[in-house]
Amino acid sequence: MIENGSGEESRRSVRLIGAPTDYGQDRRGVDMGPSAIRYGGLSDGLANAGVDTQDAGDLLVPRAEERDPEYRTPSEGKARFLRETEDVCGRLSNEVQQSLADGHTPLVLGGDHSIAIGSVAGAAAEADIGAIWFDAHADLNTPTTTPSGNVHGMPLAALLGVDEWAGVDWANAPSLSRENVAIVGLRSVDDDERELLRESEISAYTMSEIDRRGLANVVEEALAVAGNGAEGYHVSLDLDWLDPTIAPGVGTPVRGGVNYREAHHAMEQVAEDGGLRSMEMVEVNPTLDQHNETAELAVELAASAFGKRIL
Ligand SMILES: NC(=[NH2+])NCCC[C@H](N)C(=O)O
Ligand SMILES: [Mn+2]
Ligand SMILES: [Mn+2]
Repeated sequence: MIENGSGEESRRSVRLIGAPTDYGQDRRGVDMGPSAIRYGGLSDGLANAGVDTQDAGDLLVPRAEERDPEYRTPSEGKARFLRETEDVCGRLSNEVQQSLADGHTPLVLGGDHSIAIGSVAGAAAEADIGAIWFDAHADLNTPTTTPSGNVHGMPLAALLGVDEWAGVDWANAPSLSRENVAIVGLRSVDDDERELLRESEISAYTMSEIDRRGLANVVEEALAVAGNGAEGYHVSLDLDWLDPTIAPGVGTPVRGGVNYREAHHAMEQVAEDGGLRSMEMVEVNPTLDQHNETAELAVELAASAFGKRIL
């Protein structure tokens, strides 16, 4: 349920937007994520959560084969497929803005995590928002610091306007401010990202902190950070947040992630908090999955985030 402005509660309506990209990393197949998540039962799952759903279909994304991945202009630095990413993210941002203007909560289906640049830019276009980044990774690289050239390791830096991302208009940079960003579940961080996290106000919760304090406490704090003084927040759910034993269908798995019940409970906390403005689920790669279990888990988690309860 969401507030409709007059203090009454109304049924939430969700609009699905598919962003089938694989430009942002080098394991092919993540562009099939939106189909896998839909086949995993997303609209039924959301109906069980008590929300209305409409499906806007997928953005048209040209295949990466049409360009030499090693071809880069100087402004692209070491980032591969930056212009293609810009093209998709610009269109995705418009779709997300339109969805919000029409009164629907956008739920974006990736695609690799580079699409977050578009979804958050859209969600932040008309409001000051925070973000919770559920991820094994910090995604805080730039076209200079990137160890891989993969833009899926950079979206949070782009949205915060870090270094050369500052003022990048297709990222609406900065779309986010550091004091309203929380990263939850970190366990794989590059040196430059670590340095940035040490000196900045970004709230970063590692798996060790989760071990020590419990995920529920950490998520409670993360929700407060993201929502503090903001008009709602975006939830970015990278499926590699979860332990690879339950979410094997991702391109950059890292051992030691959150377990099944922890993940559900975190999403239940999101639903209960009520400040969710937009959401995305990214990095599901069906070619690396086992019987679509990662996509099905994404469906279950979305249902919890939108209010499905056990009782
Ligand atoms: N969204 C993700 N799965 N990101 C993984 C990033 C991995 C590494 N930090 C890189 O920049 O290449
Ligand atoms: Mn990740
Ligand atoms: Mn990520």
